[in-house]
Amino acid sequence: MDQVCIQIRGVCKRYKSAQEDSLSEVSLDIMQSDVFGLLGPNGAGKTTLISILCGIIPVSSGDVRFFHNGTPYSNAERKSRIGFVPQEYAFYQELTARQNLDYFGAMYNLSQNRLKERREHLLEVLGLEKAADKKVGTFSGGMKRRVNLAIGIIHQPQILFLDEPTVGVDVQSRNAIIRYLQQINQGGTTIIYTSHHMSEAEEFCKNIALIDHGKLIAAGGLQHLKAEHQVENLQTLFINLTGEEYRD
Ligand SMILES: Nc1ncnc2c1ncn2[C@@H]1O[C@H](COP(=O)(O)OP(=O)(O)OP(=O)(O)O)[C@@H](O)[C@H]1O
Repeated sequence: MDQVCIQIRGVCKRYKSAQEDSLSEVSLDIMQSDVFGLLGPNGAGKTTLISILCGIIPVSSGDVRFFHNGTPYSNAERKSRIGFVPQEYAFYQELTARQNLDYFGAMYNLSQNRLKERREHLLEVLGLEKAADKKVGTFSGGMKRRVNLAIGIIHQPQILFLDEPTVGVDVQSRNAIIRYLQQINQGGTTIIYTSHHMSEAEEFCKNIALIDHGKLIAAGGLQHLKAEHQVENLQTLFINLTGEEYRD
């Protein structure tokens, strides 16, 4: 049976000095083992919501609760159970890929054996083995994205948040990243991801939420939403619900 893993209720966020809410009364359930797409135009509030869910910034009001197999757990426990792959590169350019993974693995208190096992596994499956001892600053964009991903999952989180994990990469790296994410999802990892690539999101996500101007405007199963709005693809659904005008 499907179990809720994140329950979001009435979440509002207004940044200090901001005149408007960046999130307004957002309520959502995210199910365990889902691939959940958080979609919306520029400035919609996607990064803000992910940052709240990862505990990086606080809510202004509202409530977020986490569960595993139906049992709630505390915010303190969240750190070891979730992984976060941010939009910006989160590694040290001057360190090698192997050194970066060692550094971030140590931050999660992985034992030496476990860290070595995870590090070598990720270097291999993400095609970074040959360059593992080169400084990450010298890597291509696609390789840097794959290092960013490896760091976010070094501790094998139950829930993985990814903020535009394939931005600026070539088709080969994009495929490698998506294939690997599908693989870990099949192993039970819940994936919550943002993207502006509608065709990628359509292929990848089971459920989606569409946010615009900080408000939830649609949520549910992708196939169900397409049928409900009588559209053939996610891009048309997105344009129909968010409009054509620029978001500056
Ligand atoms: N630290 C901050 N202080 C003030 N306002 C902020 C801050 N961070 C984001 N905002 C504002 O909150 C709103 C939502 O921004 P957010 O980055 O969450 O959107 P997004 O959907 O992730 O956009 P994008 O697709 O461009 O990454 C925007 O209006 C943005 O300007």
